[in-house]
Formats: sequence, structure tokens, C-alpha cells
Amino acid sequence: MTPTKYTTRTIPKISLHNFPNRIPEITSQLIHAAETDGFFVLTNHSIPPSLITSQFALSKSFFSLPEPTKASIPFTHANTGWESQAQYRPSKGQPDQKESYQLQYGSAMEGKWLREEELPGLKEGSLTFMRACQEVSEMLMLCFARGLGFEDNYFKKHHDITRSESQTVLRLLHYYTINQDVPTPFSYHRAGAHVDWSFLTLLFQHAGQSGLEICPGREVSTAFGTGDVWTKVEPEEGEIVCNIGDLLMSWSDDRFKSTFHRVKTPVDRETDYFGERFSIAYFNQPCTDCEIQGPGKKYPMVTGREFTKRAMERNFAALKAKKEELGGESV
Ligand SMILES: O=C(O)CCC(=O)C(=O)O
Ligand SMILES: [Fe+2]
Repeated sequence: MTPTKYTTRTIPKISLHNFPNRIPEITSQLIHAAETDGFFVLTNHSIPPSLITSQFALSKSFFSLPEPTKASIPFTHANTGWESQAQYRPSKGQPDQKESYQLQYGSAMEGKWLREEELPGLKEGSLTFMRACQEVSEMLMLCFARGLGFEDNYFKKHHDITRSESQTVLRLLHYYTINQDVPTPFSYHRAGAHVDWSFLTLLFQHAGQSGLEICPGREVSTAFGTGDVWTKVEPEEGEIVCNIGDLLMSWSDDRFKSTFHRVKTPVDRETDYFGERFSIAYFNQPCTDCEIQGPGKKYPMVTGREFTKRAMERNFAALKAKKEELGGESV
């Protein structure tokens, strides 16, 4: 196994302080970050630290529940529910070593909330947190709409969480502790390299629970491939790490780049984090019936439903190719 090559890149930090009066300045910072790094970190945003802390506490309580309770709300094609070691990345053809629980706002959650007595406050608390994430997302959507020459509400209305067509997702993630005394198998990945197919992803991490790495420079919205020079993104409490997803890349006619990222397999006792890791991701997804096309019409128009379906199919095709390359290994 060839060792990963690393380089230090400065991840832009963008403050949302006093947003209504700083929209032009924030817009130019966001556009620059989106055109170059594809990743940026938000500071001074509107989500109170206590809300982030409570959502992490809910997440920890959820993942501590007995397996049969979690298995009673399994992950399905509606993109909601709980899974454990079931997500295969096309880059590796092996399952991520983690469990996750995906939540949405609307009908896709039917049968996917636990009963209140199983985890009191889960539904109300998570929806409050999701709405706070949406508020931040809508600030960014306004800036991206201006940057691309659309009217201010353009992206906001296509990601309307009050509509039953909403596909936006909150994902609670839990990576298992890794035993430092046993050599880590090659196939072991906390989260294999991938790009998100969202518009924008907002990621919350805990200080000290490192592992996130990025590799900018994705050039086309359809190809899979992992660059070989990575940069570590150290988690800071309260900050939001954002990445451009394939949807915004396509909607900007490839002007903004979606960026490969992964959660590293810890191998080095001196530098890597082997303990359990919790993170929370909020994926802005388009309403199923919205029409997606960039200002320059580089790609044919597709609906939100088609975009999601194609992204899943691309993932599946790339995974199949990877499996064949690995010699029909059972995944
Ligand atoms: O857990 C993390 O830090 C990253 C998660 C992620 O990239 C994803 O779920 O798409
Ligand atoms: Fe991701």
C-alpha cells in the first residue's frame, strides 16, 4: 500500500457575522472558495453552540441504543433510516466502518422516527437542529444565487424544506473505535474517498476527533477518481466545514468544484485518532420536482428527482467496476 501524499492547503475561513450587512463581501469570499478549494469553514454563524452540543448528545444516545431498536428503522432507498457498515464507496469497493442515521423533514420519514419513549426528544430536537442548519444554508444559497446571476431566492425555493418534495437530509455519523494493537486491514475505511451529490454539505465535528481529509481539484461532474495529494482538516468545536457537492457543481456549469473527501483510516499511533468519532452532516438536496440547469446551459436540464437517481446510479456503476477490478471480491 503506497503511503498517502499530503500537502498543507489553507482552508478558507468565512465569518457570517452581521450577515445582512455583509452580503457582497461574504459572496465574493464564498465564490472564491467555491472556485478554488471547494471547501471552506464557517465561523460566527447563527447556530448556537448549545444546539450543536445537544444534537451531538442526541446522536450519542441514539447510537448507544440496543441494535434491535436501531434495526427497527432500517435505511432504505427513501434515503432515511439507520445503517451499519452498509455504505460501499466506489473508490474502494469496501464498506465504511461506521453506522449512520439519516433524517429528513417530510414523508420519507414515515416509520423512520423512533417512538418518543425509545429516545425522548429525538424528533423535536433533531428538527430544531435541522431548521438551524437550513437557516445557515439559505444564507449561502442567497450568495451563490447572486454569484451565478440568479435572483436571490432561486436556490432557496428549490430547496424548500416545508414542501413534501424536499429531499434534504441530516445524517448522524458514528465511527467505531479502532484497536491500536491489531494491524489495520487494508480494506478498513472509516469513510472512503467520495464527493457528495448534494448542493452544499454542512459538517459538524468534535475537536480532537480528527480524520477528515480533502483532495480538491475535481474537474468534471461525472468522473470518479481520487486525487493522490490530501490535506487534513482539523476539527474545531462549533465551526462548520462546508463542501460543494455535485449538484452545485453542475448547477454552476462546473464553475464551482465538488471536492473529494474521506475519513482516514488511523494507522499511525503518534498522529492518528483511533477513538470513536461522531460527526453530523447536513446535505442540502433539491426538491424532487425542481428543474436544474446552469446559467450557461452546459448540461441538459434535469429534475431534482432525476439528479438524485443518476447520482445513485453513477455510484452503483462505479462500485460495480471497482468490484470487477478487485477480482469479483464479495462486498
Ligand atoms: O464524518 C465525516 O467527517 C464526513 C462524512 C461524509 O463525508 C459524508 O457522510 O458524506
Ligand atoms: Fe461526504
